[in-house]
Amino acid sequence: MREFVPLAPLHQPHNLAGITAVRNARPDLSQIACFDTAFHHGMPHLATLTGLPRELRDQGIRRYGFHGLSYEYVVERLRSEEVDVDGERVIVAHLGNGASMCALKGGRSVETTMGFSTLSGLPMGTRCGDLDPGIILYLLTEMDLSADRLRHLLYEESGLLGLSGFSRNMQELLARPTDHSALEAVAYFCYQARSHLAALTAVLGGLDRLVFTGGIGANAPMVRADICADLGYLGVALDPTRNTAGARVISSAAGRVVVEAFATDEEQMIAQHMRRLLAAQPARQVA
Ligand SMILES: Nc1ncnc2c1ncn2[C@@H]1O[C@H](COP(=O)(O)OP(=O)(O)O)[C@@H](O)[C@H]1O
Ligand SMILES: CC(=O)OP(=O)(O)O
Ligand SMILES: [Mg+2]
Repeated sequence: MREFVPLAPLHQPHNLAGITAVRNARPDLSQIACFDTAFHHGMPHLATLTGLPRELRDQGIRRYGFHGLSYEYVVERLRSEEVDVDGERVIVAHLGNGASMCALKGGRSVETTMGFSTLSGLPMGTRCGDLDPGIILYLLTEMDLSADRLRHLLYEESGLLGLSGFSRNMQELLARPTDHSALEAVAYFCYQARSHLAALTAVLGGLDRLVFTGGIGANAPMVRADICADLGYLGVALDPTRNTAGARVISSAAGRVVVEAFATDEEQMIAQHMRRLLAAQPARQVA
């Protein structure tokens, strides 16, 4: 699992620290890990490719996708509410400190905006999102950034924090509507989200349902409204009153696409996986 640190350097060291601490304290206990990439495992082959040479793919340089536990939670919740999630074209926008979107067909992930690492796709709290690879080469060769410095720049100094210059926290940025850099950071976040959303509808061949989740997606009506602005051509129309009131369904009768917003629960998903796995194992003595 240590080999995966470069794919998620903000996350995997913390995951490993917990495993090590428990192993040191209670070496007799079994531990179960849930991979955030697993939900995307069945993505169509094309969606897993990069434009790099084939040999590199054989060495694991491919698109994996993240926030899988969140997407799985959303699908299971819709299914439990008798939504025909298997018959719909669905996009889930997980917008939190990390942010990504997932296109779902038949209730399965067919495309997502994060790829090899947790950097790609949408800009995030401190991560840059999609970036022209030429910029990385330029920073390395012309500006002499070390690999460590570059990693810190891309993962911890960019996104909302980098553009605003003072905060990675969407709530703090929205509270400063007269600050030009805060406004621009939020506008860039929404612009990129809108652009990725439209690209994912192209992959799906249309859109029936859009779900906003994650701390920003579930709680920031202004961000949802900005992202959905001008998406009338896709059949997306928000009801401003329902959106501001924090209703579960926030689309208006004028729109063909059902738009909803609710909190995700990745921890519950982890607990469910553990329960299923343990139930499938022969009974063990619990210390
Ligand atoms: N009421 C709110 N309005 C706007 N943004 C919010 C609100 N509540 C939480 N957020 C934003 O959600 C983000 C955190 O999302 P969350 O999904 O909790 O993060 P993490 O990825 O760390 O789990 C922060 O940018 C925070 O400002
Ligand atoms: C995968 C990921 O980016 O997670 P988070 O949103 O919690 O940072
Ligand atoms: Mg989270």
